[in-house]
Amino acid sequence: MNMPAVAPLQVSHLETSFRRGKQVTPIVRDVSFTLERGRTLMLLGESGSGKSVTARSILRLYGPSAVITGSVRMNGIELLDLPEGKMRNLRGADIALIPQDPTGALDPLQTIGSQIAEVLRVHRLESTKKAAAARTELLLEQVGIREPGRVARSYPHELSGGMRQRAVIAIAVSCDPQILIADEPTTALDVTVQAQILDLIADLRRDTGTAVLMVTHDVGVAADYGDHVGVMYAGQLIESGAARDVLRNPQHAYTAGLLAAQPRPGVPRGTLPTMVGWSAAIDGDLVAVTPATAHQNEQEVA
Ligand SMILES: Nc1ncnc2c1ncn2[C@@H]1O[C@H](COP(=O)(O)OP(=O)(O)OP(=O)(O)O)[C@@H](O)[C@H]1O
Repeated sequence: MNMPAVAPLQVSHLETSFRRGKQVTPIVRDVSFTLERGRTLMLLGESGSGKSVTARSILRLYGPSAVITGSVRMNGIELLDLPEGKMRNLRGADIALIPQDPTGALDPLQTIGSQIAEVLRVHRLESTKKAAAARTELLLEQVGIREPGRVARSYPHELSGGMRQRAVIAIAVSCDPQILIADEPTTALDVTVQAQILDLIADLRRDTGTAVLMVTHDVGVAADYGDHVGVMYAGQLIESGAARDVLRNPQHAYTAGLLAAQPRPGVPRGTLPTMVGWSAAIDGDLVAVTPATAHQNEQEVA
């Protein structure tokens, strides 16, 4: 992997809106962060806060209804200005996506092996069928699959959810990407295999030096697997920094509310502050809102 010393990804003032007829709805507003090589940045926030739209805007995965502005630089190259053809080459090869639902990401009519081999062929990593098959088995082994030959010959429906997600991760790492974007990669999986998949992504990051941007709504996942955390609320990054600082000593009242709302054994759930009227309050000074003010309109977390 060609790994330059500079941070592989710099996102500055990213804004994403969706057009519907004459109506334009802003979703992501003025988001900036840097993703460092070999590090995991967690985008943490409740449902609908704009985490996935932020992550997918980096890859320009939306059609013409999306208006994406600001700057997304990979090794200094502005991705928002790249022609679509170049962007297509870069997706998968330099920045790979691990989506929430492995079933939707795989073709039900093709074996796992042929889907991996197809990616290797498209990106010209292996020229012969035999070499592609051998590399496919190595990739399946790399993601912890013990019987790579059998799994390569299997169709997605013949595998468990965890095995399917391992296969999707094998596809994601097949081109040795500099950046892995994992969008809630364990949401669709049983609790028992969630930690295995998160451990696998952490191992791959450590072994390859790839940078990981992970979307999660789970504070525990952010704490256990994140080097850095960015907290999103209503399309904005309201607080970011080293995971231990943000999660142990949150500066923003919303982050404190999010931590208090996490279920813990034997402890009654806290409440999540309703953010009515917050946008104006946080535009000027991110830490200006006091918890007392923020909790004026509390809503029970279901
Ligand atoms: N393609 C789209 N067109 C229009 N609006 C969209 C589109 N994708 C997402 N949105 C809207 O953007 C908002 C943020 O969605 P996003 O998926 O980023 O949330 P999230 O923080 O990732 O939460 P979740 O975990 O529930 O997906 C939501 O209101 C959603 O309806």
